[in-house]
Amino acid sequence: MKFAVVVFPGSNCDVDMYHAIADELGEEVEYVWHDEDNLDRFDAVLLPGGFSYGDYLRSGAIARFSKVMASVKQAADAGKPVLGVCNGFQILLEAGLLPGAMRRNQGLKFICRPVQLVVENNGTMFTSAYEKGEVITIPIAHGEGNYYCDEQTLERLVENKQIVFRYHGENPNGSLMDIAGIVNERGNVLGMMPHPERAVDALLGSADGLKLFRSIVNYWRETHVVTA
Ligand SMILES: NC(=O)CC[C@H](N)C(=O)O
Repeated sequence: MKFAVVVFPGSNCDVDMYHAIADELGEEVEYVWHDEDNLDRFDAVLLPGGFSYGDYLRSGAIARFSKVMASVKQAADAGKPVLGVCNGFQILLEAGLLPGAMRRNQGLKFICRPVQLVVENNGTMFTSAYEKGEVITIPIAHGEGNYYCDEQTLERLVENKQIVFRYHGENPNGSLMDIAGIVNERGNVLGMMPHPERAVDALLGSADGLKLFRSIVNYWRETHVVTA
């Protein structure tokens, strides 16, 4: 299985994402610069965290106009797994690939520390390796993680089980319904504020993020690898 890690000017979690896939998962991965116009050779697309275009205007507001985003949309439309972490999530929201918007953290401070999450939906291609209701530890590092959407959108998110991760115990940023990560209706585009790529080895304080990447690979093998 081959992953793309999209790099924008200002991305800063691209190397961690690459490391998670290449060294911890042992799958193929390639960096893709933001002006790339074809992602057909990849089976999954990863949008890493960072400060794309310096977070000018709003986080992700400029990156969503990058040339590569047309191909990210194509990959999403083709049903390929598309994962946006932190700034990647913000870009997916700005691009309209996920519903809702991100506001500044309630306390107006950048917060960088491990948090606990509950796996609300383990029926997605990103979360099948988790138990439903499993509490996991994954670090956050953001200034704009206060997820917001209108009431109708929230109802739809709940009805369709699109809320995948919620903060557990304490909500660090004031997000609606403690939302930490959501999928699109089809279930192949996941955006999340916490950083699973920073939790792939016990030495980092947690290996809970690894199951997310394993889930993607398991999904891909189940749907693409024919065994005799
Ligand atoms: N780690 C990140 O991706 C940070 C995202 C964005 N720059 C913010 O502060 O909200």
